[in-house]
Amino acid sequence: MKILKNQTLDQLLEQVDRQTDQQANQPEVEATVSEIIANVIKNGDKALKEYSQKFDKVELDDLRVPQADIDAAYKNADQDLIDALNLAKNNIVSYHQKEIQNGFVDAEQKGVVRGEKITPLAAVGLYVPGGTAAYPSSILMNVIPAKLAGVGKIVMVTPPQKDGIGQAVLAAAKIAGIDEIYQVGGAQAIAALAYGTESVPRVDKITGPGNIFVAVAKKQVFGQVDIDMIAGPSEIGVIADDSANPKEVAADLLSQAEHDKMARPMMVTPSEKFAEAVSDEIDRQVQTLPRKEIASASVANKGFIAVVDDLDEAFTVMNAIAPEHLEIELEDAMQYLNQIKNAGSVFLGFNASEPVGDYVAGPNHILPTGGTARFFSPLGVSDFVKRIQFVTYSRDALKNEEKAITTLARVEGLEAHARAVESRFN
Ligand SMILES: NC(=O)c1ccc[n+]([C@@H]2O[C@H](COP(=O)([O-])OP(=O)(O)OC[C@H]3O[C@@H](n4cnc5c(N)ncnc54)[C@H](O)[C@@H]3O)[C@@H](O)[C@H]2O)c1
Ligand SMILES: N[C@H](CO)Cc1c[nH]c[nH+]1
Ligand SMILES: [Zn+2]
Repeated sequence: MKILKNQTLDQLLEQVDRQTDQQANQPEVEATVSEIIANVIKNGDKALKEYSQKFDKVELDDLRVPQADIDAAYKNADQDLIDALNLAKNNIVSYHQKEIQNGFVDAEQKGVVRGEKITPLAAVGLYVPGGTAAYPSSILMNVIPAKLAGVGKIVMVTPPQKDGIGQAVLAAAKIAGIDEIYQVGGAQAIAALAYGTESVPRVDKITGPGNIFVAVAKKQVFGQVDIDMIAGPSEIGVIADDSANPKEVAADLLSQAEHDKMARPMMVTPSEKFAEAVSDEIDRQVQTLPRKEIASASVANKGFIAVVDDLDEAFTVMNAIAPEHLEIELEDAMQYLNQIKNAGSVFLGFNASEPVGDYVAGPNHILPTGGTARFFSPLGVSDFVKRIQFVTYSRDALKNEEKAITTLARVEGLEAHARAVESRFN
């Protein structure tokens, strides 16, 4: 993997920023996606089926996966898979239960009650990627927080496969408790969820990760529906020094590189020797991977190791990049938690290998990418609820505040506002 030495912070950030721009704003992708969305709005299921044929090479009669197929997949699945999914489910549930919000009611001022009511969304659409790999784990990550939030209707979409949706995906859907699944992927799936078609119901919010077409489509339908975040091609940033093991760090970097040709494996280290050892390990290990074509492309396109002066500079660089995953491969890693300002999910210490979080730890693996961890958070229970505010006033309490209200209303030139309150007393 490419090693960048003697770069100023600005040079390093310029390179990463440029990459971010390319990823997020590719004009051709934007144009393709808006054409797909317009076609789905106009032609509904017919457009979905045509795109499935074009992009996924699958001819479909029905978009909905029959319940019998979901039940059969669960029944016939390997026991090890069921056990692994159940272990992951339990850990994801126990983590996300702690995120549940209860709202509040206050009665601090005499005659006034104020509050906030946490209300689950009525219908959400969950995108489960399935282009170059099947992601049963992403089903659990998507569905569990939605269920804990109390969402009424959960619809899942995932790209069609030549031999039908994979058994592991359907078994995970069964374990997660979802039974409305549509086999449609990419931008067309996002359009279907946002606008509805004859088969696919319109929802209030779309969540879940996907490739660049999915990410751009979510951006384009935002406003018609809500979205969780831009969760695009995977990223891993590592801060490491000589105390880490180059073989393990290289393996962790490749774990994310194998997701996508556009995935970003990135490392910052104060040690040139360590940088070279990791780079050599990556070149060696990548050749042994079944998905070596994808992983090598990711390393070549987006990967880099930056050698910096010290650990403080390493944190400055990583905070500016705001990676989806951040591994701290340093002794006593917990002590650095306060230095981390921007990252989706942080893995502290030599044993917290990123795939622990992808599968079983419990925190969500649907995370912001492309620098958006500066302002987006991981998917969680709060994504599936909205807040409704309420107030009630006694007549005396209203009288007490009448003057303030009418003064502000008249300063804003809004006479009807003032008179609405005065009408209670005249
Ligand atoms: N950030 C996260 O939390 C997170 C989690 C899991 C996975 N991921 C990412 O999700 C992504 C999954 O990507 P994927 O491709 O495997 O599956 P995907 O389901 O996201 O995309 C597949 C779909 O892309 C569409 N498509 C493919 N080529 C197209 C083209 N030329 N024009 C228009 N549409 C086209 C097709 O409709 C296809 O069904 C990866 O980038 C992975 O890194 C991210
Ligand atoms: N690392 C991915 C998020 O970027 C999530 C995932 C699913 N399966 C394996 N990994
Ligand atoms: Zn992963």
